[in-house]
Amino acid sequence: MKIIADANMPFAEELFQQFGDVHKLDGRSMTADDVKDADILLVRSVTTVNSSLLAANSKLKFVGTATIGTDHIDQDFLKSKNIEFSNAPGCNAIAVGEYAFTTMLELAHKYGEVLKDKTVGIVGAGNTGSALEKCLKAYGVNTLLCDPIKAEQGEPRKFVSLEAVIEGADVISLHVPLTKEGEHKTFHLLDEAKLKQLKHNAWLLNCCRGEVIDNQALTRVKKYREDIKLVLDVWEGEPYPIEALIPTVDFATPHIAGYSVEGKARGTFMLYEKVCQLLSKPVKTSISQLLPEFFISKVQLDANLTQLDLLRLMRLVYDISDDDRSFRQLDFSNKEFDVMRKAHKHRRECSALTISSVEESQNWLFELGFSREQA
Ligand SMILES: NC(=O)c1ccc[n+]([C@@H]2O[C@H](COP(=O)([O-])OP(=O)(O)OC[C@H]3O[C@@H](n4cnc5c(N)ncnc54)[C@H](O)[C@@H]3O)[C@@H](O)[C@H]2O)c1
Ligand SMILES: O=C(O)[C@H](O)[C@H](O)COP(=O)(O)O
Repeated sequence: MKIIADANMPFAEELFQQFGDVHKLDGRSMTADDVKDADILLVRSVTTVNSSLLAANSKLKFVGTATIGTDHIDQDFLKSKNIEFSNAPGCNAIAVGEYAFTTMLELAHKYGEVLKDKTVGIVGAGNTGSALEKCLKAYGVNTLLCDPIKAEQGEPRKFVSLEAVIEGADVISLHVPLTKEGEHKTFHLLDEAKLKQLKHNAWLLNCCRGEVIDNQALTRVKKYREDIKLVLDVWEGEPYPIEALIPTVDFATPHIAGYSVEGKARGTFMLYEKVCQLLSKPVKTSISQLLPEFFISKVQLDANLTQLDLLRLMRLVYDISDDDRSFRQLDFSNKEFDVMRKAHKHRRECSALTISSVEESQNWLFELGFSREQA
């Protein structure tokens, strides 16, 4: 059995070599010829899987994307060819939630503000939006949730409109899929008109898909709205962001909000489980067996945490300034956006860090995601 996997997919060999030969290829440049004799195709968000890519393949049984997003997959085409498909819903939700939360602490620190005084609007209350909501709730930050689809489905959480978020939130974090059709389409959800309406001093974070914000409009609006603070992990037109936009962004990264070791492992593992099911094979390993030890075994806390102390603790698991600095030095015309992603040393999630000596009043740290020392 021939298995073709994106070269940027950790743990693919470990998990899939029991089914056949694993060939790793660059995801963005994969061609129809490359995949013509694959039985299993494992991709990430940079490979468009459609009739052109699969034109020369008549034996493919399974396509898996080790990502949450599916906007790069023509699922109707796969169905028409009876090719099984799976993505990895929720695999990197914790990573994205923690990325957004720690970046809010960074912004608060940079501008001398208090995160707990802010209201955070979360647009898209699925896996990643809810992971962020969990961190914010644990820390005691007020949130507004906007998700008209979940609201229509009768979910018990309270939802508000996008307009109410724009009007009422000091911070807006985007967590929607990229959709181009339908009543709730998200392509350019934040267009020029909406960007102009952002509150004075608003913080805007995008860690879902670049095209959810009209990046040309954002570049124009930022020229006269310096008060808006931006965190962009995703960019319209990746891997070629609008370069004039970058200096106006407070924290800029190359689509790595979901890049935790745990998130990557979960993504590949979920596809492995799916293939086991498809081939009626037993699941022989577990995610925890794939994860390396964290370099700090535990942290002992001796006092109540200030906002800056919490930021310092979060920086032990992920210090965004390293990625931000590297991003600003990239030569985008030379495809270095992808080079940086590929070379990224995946960070850990808060759960990798065990905290000891915690008073009861600090139990919120475990709700946020850190691990508790076992008695
Ligand atoms: N930057 C990264 O590394 C990274 C990592 C993971 C996911 N993503 C992106 O983030 C997206 C969201 O991920 P998720 O796991 O939260 O997905 P999800 O499907 O669990 O949640 C998305 C939510 O958005 C809601 N939604 C859809 N249209 C909406 C609209 N117009 N307004 C408000 N809400 C709307 C849906 O109802 C759903 O609840 C993914 O589709 C992917 O594109 C990016
Ligand atoms: O949709 C997702 O899961 C994320 O955008 C994912 O982190 C993208 O990473 P990639 O697949 O491009 O490595």
